[in-house]
Amino acid sequence: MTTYDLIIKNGNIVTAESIVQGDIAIQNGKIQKVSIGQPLEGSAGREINAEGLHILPGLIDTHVHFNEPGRTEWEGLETGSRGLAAGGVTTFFDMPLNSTPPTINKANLDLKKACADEKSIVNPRFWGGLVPENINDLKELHENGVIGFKAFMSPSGIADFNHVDDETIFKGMKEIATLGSLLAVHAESTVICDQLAAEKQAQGKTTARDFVESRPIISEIEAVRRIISYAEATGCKVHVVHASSRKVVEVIQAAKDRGVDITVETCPHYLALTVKDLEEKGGLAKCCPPLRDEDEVEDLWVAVANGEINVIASDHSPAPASMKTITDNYFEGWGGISGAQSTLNILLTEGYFKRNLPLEKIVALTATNPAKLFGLENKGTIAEGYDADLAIVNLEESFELKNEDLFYRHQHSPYVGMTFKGKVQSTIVNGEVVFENGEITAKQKANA
Ligand SMILES: NC(=O)N[C@H]1NC(=O)NC1=O
Ligand SMILES: [Zn+2]
Ligand SMILES: [Zn+2]
Repeated sequence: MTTYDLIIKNGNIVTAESIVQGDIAIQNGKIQKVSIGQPLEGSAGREINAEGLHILPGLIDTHVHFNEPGRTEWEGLETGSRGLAAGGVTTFFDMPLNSTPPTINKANLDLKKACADEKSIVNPRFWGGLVPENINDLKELHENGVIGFKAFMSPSGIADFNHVDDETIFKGMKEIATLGSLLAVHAESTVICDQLAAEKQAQGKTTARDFVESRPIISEIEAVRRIISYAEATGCKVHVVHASSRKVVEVIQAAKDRGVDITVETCPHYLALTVKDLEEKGGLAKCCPPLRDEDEVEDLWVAVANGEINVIASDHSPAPASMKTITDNYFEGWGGISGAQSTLNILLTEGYFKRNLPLEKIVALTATNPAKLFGLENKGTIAEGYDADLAIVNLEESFELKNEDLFYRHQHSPYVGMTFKGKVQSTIVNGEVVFENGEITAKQKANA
């Protein structure tokens, strides 16, 4: 009789295509066997009874800022990866900022890799940066395995990560196209946002609404149209991160329709929170692009349901509470949402339960599409030969998110106080149960 490391029995196995009941056998970190319609033969060191539970491919969060090395007091690989594990996320792509030094050359990438090797309990991958100073480093970063390159079209808020001017965009995209890599962009117009922000502040207008109005949807659209033009001029593949509105998505869809190689991400906060939350929760709900009004949120769900969005990622960009406190000036305080632990909870509660978004689509947006888009072989679905990265979820269980449930460096989030339906019971990374019943169970990492 075959012996495995782990067998998961009778779960509802969810892929982007279907939901079927079956058994999964895991050996050496891989899914060795998936048995549908007949019980799996064999024994294992451990067996999990998943009767009544759903088994999803572990989420691939393509957009987090773990800030290590150099700014670990905001968030680190240990605490950040624990938060992910608790949320059913088994792989993350770390952004090239807000760590110091930022990931803009090989030496800096090596530093980050070493930290992740030592401290992360889920699979790490890394974005390289594109900044005006590093065109000559792109090739080496690519050769050392970065997922792609990330550029800011407006100031990043971080002094050592400059945003790109049009010259850098054009040069950089030519180079990235030659490498066969892709460019991810934070697309907001510096001209529009800076001028509106200056006008507002000169008039003493600093409410949440004023801040939101200083970064209007048209500013995203302007930057997206510009990057599309450069994509057409260079042949460089583009991925637009954190689109806050379907109006932005429509511009991208039109480009897709005429053959431009472009994809788009949105984030749970644009699907679950509105300007009203920014007014009520203050800095905890401040981000760029900012939260929008309720009608925009509903429209964005339509874009999700229609398959106009390629990826949903957290853009987890935390900071200490002192930097998230806004008393009356919303132009002050760090822009960035702390939320990576809650992505699946939001998609289940607000998507599956509230808006009938099929579980298969949630899997596609959070695992299968990211794996395909960014070339992660053997990840993103549940099938024989794939990595054993799984989230086991109880859809019947509801809970209210509390600060103390969060594994982040700073236990705050705009999602605290929300009641979620659907709870992650266990998370499995490369065959190892790293989170179970509210506890981190991963083998202790050095310094953890
Ligand atoms: N630097 C950084 O993390 N910025 C992120 N925060 C945010 O709200 N939007 C971003 O791009
Ligand atoms: Zn951004
Ligand atoms: Zn970001």
